[in-house]
Amino acid sequence: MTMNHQVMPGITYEDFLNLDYTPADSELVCTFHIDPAADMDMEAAASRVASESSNGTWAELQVEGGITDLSATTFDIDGNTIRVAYPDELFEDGNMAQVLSCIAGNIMGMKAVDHIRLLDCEWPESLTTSFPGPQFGSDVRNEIFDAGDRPITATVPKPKVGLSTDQHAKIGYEAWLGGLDLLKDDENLTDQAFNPFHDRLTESLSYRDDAQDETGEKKSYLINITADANTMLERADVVAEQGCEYVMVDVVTTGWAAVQAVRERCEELGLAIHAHRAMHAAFDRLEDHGVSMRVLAQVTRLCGTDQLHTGTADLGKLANEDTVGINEWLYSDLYGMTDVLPVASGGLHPGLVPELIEREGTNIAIQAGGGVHGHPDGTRAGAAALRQAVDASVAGTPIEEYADDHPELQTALDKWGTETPR
Ligand SMILES: O=C(COP(=O)(O)O)[C@H](O)[C@H](O)COP(=O)(O)O
Ligand SMILES: [Mg+2]
Repeated sequence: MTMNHQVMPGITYEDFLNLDYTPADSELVCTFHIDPAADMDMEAAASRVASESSNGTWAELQVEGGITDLSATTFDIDGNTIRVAYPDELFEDGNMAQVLSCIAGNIMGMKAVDHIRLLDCEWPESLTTSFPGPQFGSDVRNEIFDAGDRPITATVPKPKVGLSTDQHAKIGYEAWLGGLDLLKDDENLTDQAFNPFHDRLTESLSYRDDAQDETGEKKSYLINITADANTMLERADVVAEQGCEYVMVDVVTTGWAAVQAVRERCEELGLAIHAHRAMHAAFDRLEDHGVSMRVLAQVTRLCGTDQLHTGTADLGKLANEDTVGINEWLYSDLYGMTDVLPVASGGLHPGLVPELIEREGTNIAIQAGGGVHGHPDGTRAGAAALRQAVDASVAGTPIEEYADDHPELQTALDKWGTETPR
């Protein structure tokens, strides 16, 4: 570890700025956008970011006897973009909660800045490899399914909540028969009285087995185990016992520490993890404040989920941040860490599939709720239309042409065209 300061025992926040500094390979480098408070210049605000997120505070400190120097260094200021290097020893290996309490902790509310956004992280090897990363990543397409080079497909029954267990499971059966790979729970469906978790698991898997027999294709189910960590672990055990391949977790609302606990158990159980990102926009939607989706995706990969929602490259109903760039990061080489399969979801329907694949490629999962169950001829036809759109796009056949002898796709195109919904 290279010590970059000799500031002890008197630490002031100016000690955290060194524009001649070159970060060591072992350091975590974070890029922030900051808007300094009215009474602060850029350099002062930039040093306060490094100070408050490492070992400094607003006051000058006197430390008797000296301590280990763990100061972060702001080493680059370019307009409102600053880069900060964090020494490796600042972090506890494999503890994402602790890492985020440094780099995205107090500084998010610090009055020295009007706004601050953590835009990107460059993760060093030793910190990165202290996390497990995903077990399967994009290999789920062929380790769990036999999808070849096509995207895998999923559907979430709608309405999100309120369907009985029987209604929900039958929708899954229809969707599987129509040609989709995965049934998916919605983010706010877990274990409510109208559709209890254990009943839903058992009934859905029974239909799943029937659908596999009838179609000759592998099918699976993304059941939402989101809860406190202990309950999630119990649910994961039952999911594995009953022969399902996946669990789904709302990673932002449940928290990274709980995700890490689930990841560890899923290694023992051989289960893949589907990460829904509900609430991510509370961190990433305002352009000049919070934590970018790019960083949330990085955190999710390190914590080890196999699939992650990353948006629709602006084709769907929800605001998206740089889906394509985030997906590229999720596939990128990271000291041998397994990649993550990006999930495109939110307002998708068959007519959007060719452009989606054009923008995102085929190494993705495509998930649609309304765009399947809103089909005029029902879920099975809607599922067939989505699968047909995927098959046509992968084969390079225009969907309008493919629809000539695929009536389900034709009906979907007649209804929704190729428009982006609101
Ligand atoms: O319920 C849906 C999609 O339903 P529908 O297909 O009816 O829009 C998902 O929760 C969103 O995809 C989340 O968004 P994101 O994937 O962007 O996190
Ligand atoms: Mg949803």
